[in-house]
This record gives sequence, C-alpha cells and structure tokens, in this order.
Amino acid sequence: MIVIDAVTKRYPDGTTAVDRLTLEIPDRSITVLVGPSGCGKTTTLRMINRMVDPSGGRILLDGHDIRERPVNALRRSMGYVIQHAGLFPHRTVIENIATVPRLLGWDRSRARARGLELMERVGLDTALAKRYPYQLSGGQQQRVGVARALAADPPVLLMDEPFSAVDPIVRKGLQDELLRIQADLGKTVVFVTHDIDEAIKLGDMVAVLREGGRLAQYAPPAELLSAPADEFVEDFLGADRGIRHLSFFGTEGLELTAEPIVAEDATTEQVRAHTIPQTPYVLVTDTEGRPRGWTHAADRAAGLPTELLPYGHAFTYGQDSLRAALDSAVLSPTGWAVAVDAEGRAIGVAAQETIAAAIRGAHATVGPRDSVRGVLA
Ligand SMILES: Nc1ncnc2c1ncn2[C@@H]1O[C@H](COP(=O)(O)OP(=O)(O)OP(=O)(O)O)[C@@H](O)[C@H]1O
Repeated sequence: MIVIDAVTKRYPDGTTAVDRLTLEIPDRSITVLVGPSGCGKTTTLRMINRMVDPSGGRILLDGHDIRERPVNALRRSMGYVIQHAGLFPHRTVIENIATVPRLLGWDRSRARARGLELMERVGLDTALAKRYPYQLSGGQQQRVGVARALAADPPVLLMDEPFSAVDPIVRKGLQDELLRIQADLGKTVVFVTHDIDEAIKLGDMVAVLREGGRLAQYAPPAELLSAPADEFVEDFLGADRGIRHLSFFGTEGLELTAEPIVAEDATTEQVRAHTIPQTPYVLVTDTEGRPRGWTHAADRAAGLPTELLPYGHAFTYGQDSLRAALDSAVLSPTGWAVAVDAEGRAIGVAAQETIAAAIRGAHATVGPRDSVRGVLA
C-alpha cells in the first residue's frame, strides 16, 4: 500500500501545489487522481517516485518511508507512463521497451523476448518491433510507453495523463487495454487525469482534488456519483451524473417480455398471437433469432406491406448496465429496448417505464454496486 500522509508541496516561488494531502492507495487496484488543471495531480504523482520532494508530510510504501530507499531502486519498482509516451526517439520500439531490463543487466536476447511478450500484452503487433517512435501512431506510442513501464514487472505503475493526447476512439481502446492488463497483472496503479469520465471508468478509487492541492473527496466511483461530498465535486461530475450512475447497476433482474418478438417468416396468425396491448409494434428477428427491426403488428397481421424500423442498439442482458438498457430504449423508435444474449439473439424487450421502475428499485433497495465497474456505453 502507498500512504500519502499529510503531504504538502510548496514550490520555491511560493505556489502551494499540494496542501496536507492524505490518501491511502490500496494495492493491486487503480487509484485515479482527478481534478481541474493546476490542482496538484502531477506534483502528487511525482512525489511518489521522488521526482519532486515534499515540503512536508511523508509517503510510505509498504510501511516504509520512501526516502529510506535508494532513489534508483525506488523508481525501478515504479513504472512511469506520461502523456505523449516520452519514448527515446533514436531507439526502436523493442529497445525502448527493453530499457529497464537492460539497465538491470538482462542479456540482449532475454530483454528482447520480454519486449516481444509485452508488445503482445499491450496489443501491439510484434512486426512493429524494429520501428522508431516517429513511425508509430500516437496510440501505438502510448502502448509502447505502457509496455516500457511494465518491462521489469514493477509492482507500482504511475500514469500521468497517459491517454490525453489521442483521439476518443483510440483513447477508449487504450483504456480497455489497461483494464484488461490490470485484470491480469494486478498492479498498484496511480493514474492522473483531468477527465472525470476516464476516472470513473478506470478507477477502483477516485481522489478528486481541488485547486491548491486539497482533497475534495476520495471514494469509489459509484459513491462519488451517488453522494458527491460538496458542490465542487458535484459540478466537477457534471450535470448527467444521475445517468452515469446507472452504469453501476446491472440488468440482471430487469423484467423482459418475449411476447412481441416474431421471426421474419412468421405467419399472420403468429404475428397476431404475439401482439400485445402495450405496443403497436412487434420485433422481427432473423432465422438465427437476431433482431432485425420493429414493424407495425396490425399491418403485418393483416398481410399489408410493412417496413422495418431500426431498433437502435440492443443491450446484452445481465452483462450491460441499466444505463445501456435505458439508452437502448431512448434510442428506439418504439420506446422499447431490445435485450440480447451473449450470442446476440433477442431474448426479450423492455419498455422505458419498465426500465424506469428497475432504476427506482435499484436505488431504493440494493444501492450502488461498487464491485461493478462502469460499463460506459
Ligand atoms: N516547478 C514548479 N515551480 C513552481 N510552480 C509549479 C511547478 N510545478 C508545478 N507548479 C504549480 O503547482 C500547481 C500544481 O501543478 P501540477 O502540475 O501538479 O498540477 P496538475 O493538476 O497536474 O495540472 P494539469 O492538469 O494542468 O497538468 C500549479 O499551480 C503549477 O503552476
């Protein structure tokens, strides 16, 4: 565990970057430091690997003051990833990744094998091993940065806005990759971002800092969304905090009806039998049971020509969150969400009112499930 104990950082010009910050950063989980520009996130991170010395307080790693350890040994136990990756421009991808193993005295072939293994782990084609950083996209460079930080298998990973300089789609890919890697490796990750959505998606714990380097709230993301400590945190979370909170409620238990679902080759009698009073539409599926679209039930039952209305997007029952289900209903031309199983087969539909009732029930009974990571659709 990393303990930040009443740490203050005052720069020589008098700026108080961090003010009596106390945080317990649990092992094998992702702790995110988030807050507006200049609130002391980077300074805090750099105090953990001693790139910046605190003016007051102390930082403990596994119970020992980090000042007791030789700084080089400390830094090698902490992978460090920064914005724009900070790769060595005159070294190839594989040489960049192998930097720390080589410093640790590994021979060339062992360091190279480790480098190739890490390229695969971070989702990089090993054919890129001999390229130079300028021959890579921004997202690929960040992956190399993550691989390099992991090369000597450090227990701690410090990440300073690592995904901020790439476009939203690449960024989502990098975030998903980090979660996958973390599920495998279980590092103690301290992650800095100014993006609250990124914090909520990645963090097991989220520390919201306010200007002057003071802690506004330290909580799991679901708790942050359900109970912001004050107006500053509430503003920082944004106006759609209620909707985002739904990411933490699962869809298992959501009441579905399979009645208004018919196969595309259904007879008029079958369509009539599957028509329900709550909606004038039935959902048409292909021969495999995958949704194709909504159609007007009475017209279809009367044998009239009908068109298929797009169903928007389906949600995977039991896997996606209530947020995804609500989104599916809101985007559906009929106001009904389509639930599919893991194979993409339609298993039922749910009206907006049913989903709203499930949301009320979830808030009233179980409360936010901290163990469920946000499924930010
Ligand atoms: N070397 C320095 N000398 C003086 N002031 C500094 C120094 N480094 C940072 N600061 C100041 O300390 C405060 C915190 O900076 P820091 O970089 O830690 O914030 P941050 O939250 O990471 O910001 P950003 O999101 O913009 O990167 C800011 O007011 C900054 O101007």
